[in-house]
Amino acid sequence: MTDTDNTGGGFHVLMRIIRMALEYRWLIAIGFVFIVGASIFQLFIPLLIGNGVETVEQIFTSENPDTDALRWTLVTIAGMLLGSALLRGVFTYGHMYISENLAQRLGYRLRMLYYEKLQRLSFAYHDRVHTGDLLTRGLLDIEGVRAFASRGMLRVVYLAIFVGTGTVLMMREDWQLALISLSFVPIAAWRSIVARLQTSRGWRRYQEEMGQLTKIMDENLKGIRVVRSFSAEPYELVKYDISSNEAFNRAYQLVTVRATNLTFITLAFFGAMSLVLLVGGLKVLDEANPFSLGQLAQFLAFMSIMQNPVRQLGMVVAGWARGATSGKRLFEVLDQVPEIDDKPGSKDLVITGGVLRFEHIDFAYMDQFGDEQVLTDVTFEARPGHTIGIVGPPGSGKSTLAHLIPRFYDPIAGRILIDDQDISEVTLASLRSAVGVVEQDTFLFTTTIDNNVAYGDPWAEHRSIESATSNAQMGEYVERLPSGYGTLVGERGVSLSGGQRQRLSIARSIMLHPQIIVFDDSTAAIDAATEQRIRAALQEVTADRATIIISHRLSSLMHANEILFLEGGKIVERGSHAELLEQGGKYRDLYELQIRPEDDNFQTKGEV
Ligand SMILES: Nc1ncnc2c1ncn2[C@@H]1O[C@H](COP(=O)(O)OP(=O)(O)OP(=O)(O)O)[C@@H](O)[C@H]1O
Repeated sequence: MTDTDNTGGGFHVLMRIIRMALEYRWLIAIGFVFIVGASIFQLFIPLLIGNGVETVEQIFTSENPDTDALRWTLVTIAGMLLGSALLRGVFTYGHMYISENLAQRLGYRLRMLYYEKLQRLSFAYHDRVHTGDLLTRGLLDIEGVRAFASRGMLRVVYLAIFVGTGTVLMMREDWQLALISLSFVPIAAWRSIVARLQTSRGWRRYQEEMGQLTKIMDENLKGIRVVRSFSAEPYELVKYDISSNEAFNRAYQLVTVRATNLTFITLAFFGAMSLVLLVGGLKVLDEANPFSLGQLAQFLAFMSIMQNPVRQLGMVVAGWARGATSGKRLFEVLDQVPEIDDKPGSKDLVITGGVLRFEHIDFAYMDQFGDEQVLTDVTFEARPGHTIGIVGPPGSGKSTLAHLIPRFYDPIAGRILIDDQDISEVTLASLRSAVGVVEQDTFLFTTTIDNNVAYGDPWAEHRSIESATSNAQMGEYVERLPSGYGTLVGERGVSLSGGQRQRLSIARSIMLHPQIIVFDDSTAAIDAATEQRIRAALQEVTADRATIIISHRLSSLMHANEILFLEGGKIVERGSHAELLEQGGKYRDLYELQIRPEDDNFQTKGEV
């Protein structure tokens, strides 16, 4: 996968969001009807005010006025004004409701697409990108796009229709006054463009700073025990304060640009209004000119109702800038092509015997620190009923090797086969259901024990859950809990020890009866006696399956049929326990160090 940015500039991003919104055509069509309705009834208001003032003017100026008729006309106009205002309200409500509804649907869709993408992105991507950053994009950036859809998309159509029709109507009345009325529009447009340019980069930086804040808080909460035990709260506070200040200053800058923009536009608007009053007033006073007081009132009323939409222009522009920035950051993730995915036409893995074979595997993590090779020419075979033990110094590549089996990463050379099928050619789902990896770092979800154990098979019978938990030597403990298997674990649940968590994690993996099961240092937190009991209990489960045990503790893997000693990513020694002792190499040294002093007579004890 590449991190290349193919999302294009702000305009392309906004067009892409609009294209996504256009999928809700019906909603947009209804929204459009509401917009037209709202504009028409809004525009009726100044016309009616103008007519009303004209009628009053006639009452005053006519020499022999039919005042009763004129009064009725006035009452009718007032009634129509009220009706227009009501209908304008109804249509505006509809248009705002539709805009929000559309925005929420778009937000929901983007959230689901984003979450679905997070499920598929490869581990290499997650290694590169911090969780806090991904969280910010999934929350704040989606909100930015949603806000653009809600306030920037349909509203701009409304503004265009409203201002456009208003202009035509005013031009028909008096083109000179109309031009003066609209003289603020170019100023507003120019200021808005300037603001857009000033804020677009600012929004991006702001979103990044919010990502940084999320990162710091995320790490602080995850590492809360380290923070407390090192009394590092003041340091953490300062760190957060610095980042928070950066975000604050950025937000302040953005608000300043927006406020300046708005002030400028409003000032230009009132400047134009003063001119209309002056020039229009002079026209009314000019007896040679047929321009009436009612027409002047109409112009002023036009301008008054335009004030709000024009002010909104500034907000719309800010919404565009944020929408473009947020959309770009979202699409950067959505456009990532998962490195590890089903190849076109790949078939499900078919287990015939359950033989796993590594053939000359080389591997390197392609990260920002380079592409140093972590595994070199690793070849071995794990047959059903057999156990392969992997031992070696820290960083020798043991976990990496384990992660290649379910294709968390792909090797750079060589092949991994299960029953002679290249694992890169089969579907990921079928591969991962055949391979169970019990990790050293156990993760439990905030839910009940039975839900955690049955995570891979939510429809599992309770009997199977109990049996897996008992095999992992957790059955008795769970049954003693007041709510038994219904006890909540995870962040808000009962606190489990490291070893208990590992045992639940073992239960979760063996529940699925994987054909190949890998224990990656997954008993490190379990005492040797319990570990032996687990191994004895699992003997039946693993009798016809290939088992790989990675461990620093020799007693965990001395019973394996073949033991691989990894160093610097290469298998430097291999053989059974007895053969390796015989060889008198690194394995023997380790044995001398770990076991010999307390167990001179392993042969009988190790074969549990
Ligand atoms: N996600 C990763 N991205 C980049 N490099 C990594 C990653 N994971 C491990 N490495 C590097 O690969 C090498 C092998 O790591 P690995 O975790 O496989 O060793 P290990 O033998 O399992 O170590 P340990 O016994 O400490 O668990 C190390 O140098 C490590 O720094």
